[in-house]
Amino acid sequence: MSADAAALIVCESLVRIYQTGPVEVQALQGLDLVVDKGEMVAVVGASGSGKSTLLSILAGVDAPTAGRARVEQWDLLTMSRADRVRYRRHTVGFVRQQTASNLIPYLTAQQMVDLPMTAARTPARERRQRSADLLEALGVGALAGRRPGELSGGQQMRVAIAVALANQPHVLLADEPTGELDTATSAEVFGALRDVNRDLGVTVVVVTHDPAVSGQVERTVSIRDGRTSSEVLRRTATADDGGTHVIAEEYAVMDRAGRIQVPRDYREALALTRRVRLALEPDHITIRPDA
Ligand SMILES: Nc1ncnc2c1ncn2[C@@H]1O[C@H](COP(=O)(O)OP(=O)(O)OP(=O)(O)O)[C@@H](O)[C@H]1O
Repeated sequence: MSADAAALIVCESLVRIYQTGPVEVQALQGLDLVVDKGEMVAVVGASGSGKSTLLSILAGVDAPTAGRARVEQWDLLTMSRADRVRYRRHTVGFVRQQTASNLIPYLTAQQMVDLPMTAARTPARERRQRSADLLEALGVGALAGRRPGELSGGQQMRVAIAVALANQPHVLLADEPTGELDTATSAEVFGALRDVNRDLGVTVVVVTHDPAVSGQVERTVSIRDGRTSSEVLRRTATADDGGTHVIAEEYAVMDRAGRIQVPRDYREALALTRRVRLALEPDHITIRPDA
């Protein structure tokens, strides 16, 4: 793991199998993911590809079946029950898929942000200050006395993000935070996540279906059939005339054993099936049909 020593999140050949009666579902089938400290990464993929499973594992809510998963110093496969509680309380903040499941209907926004800090035995004065600061930072400072039913969907999501950040976690995990919102509100909530990443230095992993959202982060990881299949990296380039534009480049992800997934449209275009010919050239590798 030496090359990944600086990484905050490292998943290697991660497997999660759900067993319901005689039926086995392989939700993750050897997923690889490395996220560096301070990064903001979008995770995309078709419904059922394993995105929520990955996030639940990183959140310490679900445990992997096999492989490796490390967040900071925590090994998510072997950690004790007591460590798991500490991990969930202090290392990661988790915003769940349904907005409502993050909030408690009879508590005000301020009381909800206060709750995780109370569990962590934070002194009252610090709790008051921090919940006010967090709600303010997320643009809902004026709504601190309102209950979830008195907030719009976008405001509820901002409060949920503030709750997730209450104990100053280093990692924020958000599962489809904009899934139930209209386009404009979704852009606002996503902007709030980017502010959290930039201003508070929190590493953010966000699952999304929304291509407009994933187009706004520097790195998008695609999951297909429970594996990481490709990554898109975006960077801003400056042209000769001084204007800037964003360049997006797609990369296939190679695991430690050297396996990569050839995209379906490439396979179909050249009728690549079970066997292919590989040839090593001075600076690249070619893949040809076996004909
Ligand atoms: N608790 C569970 N028990 C059994 N199977 C499960 C469980 N949770 C998820 N699965 C299955 O694992 C696979 C991956 O599910 P997951 O929810 O991680 O996908 P997803 O990419 O997040 O999908 P969506 O975008 O629809 O939320 C699916 O086939 C799903 O049916």
